[in-house]
Amino acid sequence: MTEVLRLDAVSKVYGKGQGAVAALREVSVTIPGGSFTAVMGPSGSGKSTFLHCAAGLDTPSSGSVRLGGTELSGMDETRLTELRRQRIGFVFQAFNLVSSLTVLENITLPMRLAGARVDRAWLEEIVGRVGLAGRTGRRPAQLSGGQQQRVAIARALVTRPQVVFGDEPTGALDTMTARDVLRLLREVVDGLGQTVVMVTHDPVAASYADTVLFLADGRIVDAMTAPSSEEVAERMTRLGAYAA
Ligand SMILES: Nc1ncnc2c1ncn2[C@@H]1O[C@H](COP(=O)(O)OP(=O)(O)OP(=O)(O)O)[C@@H](O)[C@H]1O
Repeated sequence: MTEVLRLDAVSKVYGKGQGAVAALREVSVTIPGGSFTAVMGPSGSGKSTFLHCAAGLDTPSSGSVRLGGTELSGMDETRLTELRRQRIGFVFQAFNLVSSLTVLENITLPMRLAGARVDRAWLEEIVGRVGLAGRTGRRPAQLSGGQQQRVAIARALVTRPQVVFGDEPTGALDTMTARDVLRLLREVVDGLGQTVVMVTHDPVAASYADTVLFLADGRIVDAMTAPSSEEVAERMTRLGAYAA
């Protein structure tokens, strides 16, 4: 399998001197194309920092991040913005849709921002896949939370990115709706060959992934393949994630 994302000895230190916080400590990991990876760990273990560094939203203090063979370190903000627009998709907890735009306009927004032409056949395929055919003229407020997240997933896919990053994508959804969204992400990986990397607190959400990476104190301390939610919860308990 081809590698799509690679981190080599990535460290991130916030602040300076006595107040400095090492959020990531020499993290190295390779994410293969067409895989679904969940990132878990106790609060403050570095999950958001990992996601931000891997997605070019933040710059590591040291180490290397490669996306599809392109080295991100050393890129200026303009090039990073361009790279994020063209090669990365994002799905957030809070959906982050534009309320004044229709479903279709929200989905195609990344293409318009990039000044790129929308591939009609691809658009139809993703709208169908996320189950929004017939609802593309609505505005976000006319949709349920689960449907809004489906719009966000379609928007993340429209540019055919190399990686879709999810930051607690099911965090704002009820249990049943969250399952539907997780099944959709799984289908995006299995049916479209997309690569998905998702930060989550939820062991059930993590169990939809092929691999779970466990972070503790800025380091990857374990990885689990074909995880069950029970195994993930047990590992998280041993990391002290649920301590009062
Ligand atoms: N901008 C910042 N300035 C200073 N310290 C920061 C900053 N962002 C994060 N940190 C610190 O870095 C460490 C890792 O934070 P991070 O947000 O990556 O953890 P997390 O695992 O995502 O946490 P949570 O599950 O609570 O969201 C924490 O100690 C945090 O306080």
